[in-house]
Amino acid sequence: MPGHDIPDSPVPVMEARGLNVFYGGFHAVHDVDLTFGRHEITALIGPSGCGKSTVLRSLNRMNDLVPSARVEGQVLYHDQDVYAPEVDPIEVRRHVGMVFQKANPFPKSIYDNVAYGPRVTGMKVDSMDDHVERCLRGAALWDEVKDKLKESGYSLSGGQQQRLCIARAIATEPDVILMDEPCSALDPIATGAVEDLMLDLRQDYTLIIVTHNMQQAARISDRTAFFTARPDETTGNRTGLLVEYDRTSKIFENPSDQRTEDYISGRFG
Ligand SMILES: Nc1ncnc2c1ncn2[C@@H]1O[C@H](COP(=O)(O)OP(=O)(O)OP(=O)(O)O)[C@@H](O)[C@H]1O
Repeated sequence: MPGHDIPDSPVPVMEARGLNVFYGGFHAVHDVDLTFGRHEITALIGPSGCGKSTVLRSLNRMNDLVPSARVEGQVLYHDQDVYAPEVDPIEVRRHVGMVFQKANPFPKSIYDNVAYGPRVTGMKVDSMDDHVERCLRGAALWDEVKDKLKESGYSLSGGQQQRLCIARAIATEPDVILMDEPCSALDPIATGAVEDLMLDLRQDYTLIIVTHNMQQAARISDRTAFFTARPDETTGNRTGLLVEYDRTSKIFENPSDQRTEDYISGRFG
């Protein structure tokens, strides 16, 4: 288990309060309450279709890009509701960055992948060269790319591309980074590098990750939220709900809910 001291209750950076998400008439996620702690790694785990990615995407309004998606309840970022009418979703995503399952560098140079966000958001940096270097160092990629910054991001290996995406995510100086199965397309060595990076990033950022890999959740996360999907008796539609949220060690060693126990021990899901 990660040797990271965390307080009994998370110091809130983001909170979901009574979060419900619908796709058209389909109720995908039911009434989620979660507090994401400052400088902690929170893992969202559970069987396929239980709404982990939906919850994650609600946190920085990525679901706005899905026309049928509708959110009820609140998502607070430092006590501010990110869904309040006056809030600009682009601004939310600057503070709450995202890294996807499949590395998706822009068709640009390594340098420009990192410089892109600061440029388009008009961020003031003293020297873009220094900023790009700092972000690539922050993503543990600098030594591997410092002599080929003008080469395409596509010229990198899958694991390097994912670290480039992490460098790109931190370039706009977010304080929360959402990661949706960031290692699922990587081999064990690249996965190890990204996991080490996540543990380093925790010193400066709050991380929230969706993972199917329970060993990964156990290895790197401080707290774990376990979700399941409950079929509606009449329609048979499966709505995701939060079963249990606690310290990762508690969830994996002594969960309070039988459904968590069954999932962790491989009896279900
Ligand atoms: N864009 C969408 N339009 C309609 N339904 C969607 C959309 N995205 C997800 N859903 C549905 O919402 C439910 C939750 O999906 P979600 O991807 O959030 O679950 P998940 O727990 O992340 O699953 P997985 O582990 O398989 O990635 C599923 O029933 C899914 O089919």
